[in-house]
Amino acid sequence: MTAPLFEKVALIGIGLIGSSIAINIRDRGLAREVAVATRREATLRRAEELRLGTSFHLDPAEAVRDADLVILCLPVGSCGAAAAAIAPHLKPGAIVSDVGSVKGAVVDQMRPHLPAHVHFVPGHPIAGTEQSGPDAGFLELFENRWTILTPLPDTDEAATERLRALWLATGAMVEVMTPEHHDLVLAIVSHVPHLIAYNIVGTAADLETVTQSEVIKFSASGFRDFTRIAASDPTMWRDIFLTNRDAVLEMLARFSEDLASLQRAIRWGDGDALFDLFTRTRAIRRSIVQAGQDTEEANFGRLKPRRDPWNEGAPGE
Ligand SMILES: NC(=O)C1=CN([C@@H]2O[C@H](COP(=O)(O)OP(=O)(O)OC[C@H]3O[C@@H](n4cnc5c(N)ncnc54)[C@H](O)[C@@H]3O)[C@@H](O)[C@H]2O)C=CC1
Ligand SMILES: O=C(O)C(=O)Cc1ccc(O)cc1
Repeated sequence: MTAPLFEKVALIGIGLIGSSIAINIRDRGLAREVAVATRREATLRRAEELRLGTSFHLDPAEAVRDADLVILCLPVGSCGAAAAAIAPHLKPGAIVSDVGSVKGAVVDQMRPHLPAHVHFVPGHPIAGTEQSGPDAGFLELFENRWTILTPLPDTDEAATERLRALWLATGAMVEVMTPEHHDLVLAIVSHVPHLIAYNIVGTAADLETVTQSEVIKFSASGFRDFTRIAASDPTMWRDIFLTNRDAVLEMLARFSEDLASLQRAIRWGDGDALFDLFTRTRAIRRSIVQAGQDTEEANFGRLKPRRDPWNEGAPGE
């Protein structure tokens, strides 16, 4: 148990990320009080049943009163309105943060509302699942995962360090960068991959020559992985694509070019081009596993070394 880092934390929104933060604060003793605010009565009651806070509010303005740290755990598109609602009630010196998957738009939407006497340190835990709601949270979600903080040039460094300490206490690793750089990086490693998953599952569902039940029955594990990702929250992902528009379009343009060259390689039977790309991508996967960023795979590898029959010589060779 760590000494409390904050007296009072307010969590606005208590879905997967909000509830995982709440469980970390409660189980690791990171704050004395946690005020939970959400707009729906039923969600609030569920959060109370799950003991995710010490006080529960339908009005976010009430929750942030006297809080040293306020974290918006809302879909990106709702952060501006929430900032406007809480702004007049924030304690001088409070740290205001968020967990949104896009940072430039969150800064643009929230900053105009926030008073000069608070410290704004936007954040993004690169950790999640396809689940949502207050029941989805769990203690280990942030362990060995990166959280990115995007303080503004005029943000007080001490505030960034206090927030870094909270994320480190959840088991996360923390890196600081600009909102613009964050949005470019996340466009390629998270946003475009989700779009590809939504697209391929949609394409499979719309085929006339392959039935829905065949898609379900014969889906190989690669396609199943896509369906898991394509089950992610529609509101959250709609907001991500609408607010990280430029970076996503830029990465999609590059992706489409590369896809066209793969199409060409298949059409012209250019096996070397395919083999070279697949060799490079396999090395990337291996370096992710080696860095311990995919613990499931790392554990699997330790327990049961993978055989690759195509690369093993014939017996006796
Ligand atoms: N789900 C994931 O894997 C990850 C999500 N994020 C980001 O975290 C944020 C929250 O995501 P989750 O916790 O997954 O979402 P969630 O859907 O599980 O929870 C969202 C919460 O916000 C509330 N809410 C929704 N719309 C609202 C509105 N207009 N006004 C007030 N409250 C509203 C909901 O009642 C719920 O309490 C999003 O910005 C998302 O981009 C960041 C990392 C991972
Ligand atoms: O479930 C998955 O595979 C994810 O990729 C989770 C995720 C979703 C959104 C984020 O901003 C960060 C992580």
